[in-house]
Amino acid sequence: MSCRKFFVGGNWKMNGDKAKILSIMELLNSSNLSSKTEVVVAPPSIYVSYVKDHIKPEISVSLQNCHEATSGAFTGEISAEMGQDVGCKWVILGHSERRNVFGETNTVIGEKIKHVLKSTNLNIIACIGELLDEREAGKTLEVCATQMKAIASNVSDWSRIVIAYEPVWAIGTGKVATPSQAQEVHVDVRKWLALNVSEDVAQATRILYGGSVTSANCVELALKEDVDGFLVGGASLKPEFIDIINARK
Ligand SMILES: O=C(COP(=O)(O)O)NO
Repeated sequence: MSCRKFFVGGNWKMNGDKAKILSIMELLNSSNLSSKTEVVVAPPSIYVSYVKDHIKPEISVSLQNCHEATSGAFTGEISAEMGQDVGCKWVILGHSERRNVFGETNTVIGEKIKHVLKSTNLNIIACIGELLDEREAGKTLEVCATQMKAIASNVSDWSRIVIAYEPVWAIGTGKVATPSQAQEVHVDVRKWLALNVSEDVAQATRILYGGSVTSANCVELALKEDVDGFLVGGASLKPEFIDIINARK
């Protein structure tokens, strides 16, 4: 198995309230989590300080998104600097819901990546993934390569980047990619990194799988050499998140 540290992120999206979030934090705080796994949780931004104040320090807190500016007349937005100010260590950028629901382009995502790396100490979970019709048209690798190019052209420090491959057709659908499907794309993303950045970056960069990961499918997925962890949505607010964190004990 690779020397890359296993990584499990919980993307809580726009879900939860203080009571529900407290209950999952109490479970995480009281559970025996594998020391071989790096754990990050991404609450709704309004709860970031609450989570930071109640979660055990071994678990890092992430923003789910940020604006590409430090400050300004952007009503409703938050900056990466604000996340860092309240103790975040990570930010998710380019999630498919930001792309497909809110219209974020590869260009905007690239600008956000450049800004976060230049102006903060936050690490980035950078998301890629194809739509169902793109997969059915055999364009998965083409789409992911285009997204990777927009990410890579703005990265000044690869040690602060984790890539999350999240096929859109698997997100929230219960239709998880097979381990072979995930491994195939992860291998191609790693090859893309080797060709376009460097072999060292390709070997060091963690590539997560996201899309209907559960306690029932995580162990088989985690057995794949190039699956370095998960970015989990729905299951990350349930007790089974503990099993997913411990998928590669
Ligand atoms: O969007 C996801 C995955 O969501 P699900 O696990 O609910 O498919 N991660 O960022």
